[in-house]
Amino acid sequence: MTNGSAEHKGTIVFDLDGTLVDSVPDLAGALDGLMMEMGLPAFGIPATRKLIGHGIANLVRGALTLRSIEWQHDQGLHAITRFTELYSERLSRETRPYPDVKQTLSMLAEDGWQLAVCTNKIERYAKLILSDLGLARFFPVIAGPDTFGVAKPDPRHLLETASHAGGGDRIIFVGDSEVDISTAKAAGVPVIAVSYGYAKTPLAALLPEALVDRFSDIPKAIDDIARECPS
Ligand SMILES: O=C(O)COP(=O)(O)O
Ligand SMILES: [Mg+2]
Repeated sequence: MTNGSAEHKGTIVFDLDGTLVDSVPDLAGALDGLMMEMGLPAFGIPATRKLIGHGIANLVRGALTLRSIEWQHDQGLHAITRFTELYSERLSRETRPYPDVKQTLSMLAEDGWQLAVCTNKIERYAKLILSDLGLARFFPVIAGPDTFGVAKPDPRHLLETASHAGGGDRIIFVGDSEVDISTAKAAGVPVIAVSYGYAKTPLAALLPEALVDRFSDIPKAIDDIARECPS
């Protein structure tokens, strides 16, 4: 879905995990499957949540470090490959959009915003999940770290995503984590932080342009930003 007949206002770029969808149950399922195969204790959902944000390789690396497994190249690569296989079997088994995501995206698209996704989840998996959950049609561009060969916090990941989506004078990023806010700051793009995702620290301290508790609060935050920072 693109911006239809309404005027093109600009591009809203969304993070995926912890912003559009709650993916931690399936990430935890895959991680605990890997731990079981390696004879290590499971993490469960709360501990897995803390490992999300920098992509699959870093999630696995962080998990092994927490289990005091010294990172050895071949064993590490094997663990990442195996995690990827386990995760591919359950991408959207329990993963669900947060409340009001679909209605709010519809409203923004009808209002003239181009929508895109910039995630550290690999592109193929991000597309499969969004498609399974009926959300892919909103996003002409869904960019993972493998799409342009750069990953958040590198600002090029966000800027390339926005420019492939049609760019426009105005870009706003919406994300849930420290990585998202630093990516936006490095790109010079205003950022709306959502408080319900997987951040490890209080996000207000990182000075996002807005901090919202619900996805349905995003249109108002966008209007406020558009009024306060005219492009
Ligand atoms: O896969 C991750 O670690 C994070 O994904 P996200 O960038 O969509 O939050
Ligand atoms: Mg996220």
